[in-house]
Amino acid sequence: MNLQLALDRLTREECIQIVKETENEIDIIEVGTGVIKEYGMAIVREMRDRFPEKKIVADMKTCDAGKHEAHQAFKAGADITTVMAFSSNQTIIDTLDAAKQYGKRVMIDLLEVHSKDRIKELYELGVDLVSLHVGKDKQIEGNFHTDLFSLLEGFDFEVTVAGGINLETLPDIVQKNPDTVIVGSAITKALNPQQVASEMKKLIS
Ligand SMILES: O=C(CO)[C@H](O)[C@H](O)COP(=O)(O)O
Repeated sequence: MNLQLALDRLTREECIQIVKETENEIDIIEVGTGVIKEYGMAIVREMRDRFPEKKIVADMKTCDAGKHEAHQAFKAGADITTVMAFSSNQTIIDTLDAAKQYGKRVMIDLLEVHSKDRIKELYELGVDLVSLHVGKDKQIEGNFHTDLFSLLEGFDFEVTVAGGINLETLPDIVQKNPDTVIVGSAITKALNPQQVASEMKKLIS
């Protein structure tokens, strides 16, 4: 099980500093949507250059112009780009095609998707990597809960999970055996990010 560190609502300097501190504990660096909006693709290129050994996710949250945005992410050095599950099928197809060209991957963000019919469609379109995700704003009602795994029952996806995951909620999530656990605030806002990342890594290993 991988630990993916999500860099959200941080300055460029903070992103670099937190990754340096947690480098030995994390498997994947996620450059957050807001960080990309602030700094553009340059921040993805910079993380690629500074951390050449790490897998990088550009959390583009693409919902249209899929081909263009996927090319942007992959050209900047991302290994994975994110696309919203509610996007048109053409957007999904175009981003999957772009990923194939670069030998990279697309992660479909299932934020606010609750229908198994849509999951089936995505599967049939060739999607193989999805993210069960409770958004930042929705977390006011509760963080990621393991009930969400039922949406994917019967399908063979690589699964990531995200949404306010912390040291208290992680043990139950680990029982469900996702491929990757995405953690943002619980690490980036901690007094000691390295210590929290290290405890999390132990729990998932
Ligand atoms: O994609 C995101 C927000 O849309 C975040 O990266 C993801 O939810 C993880 O961050 P946190 O642990 O703070 O919720």
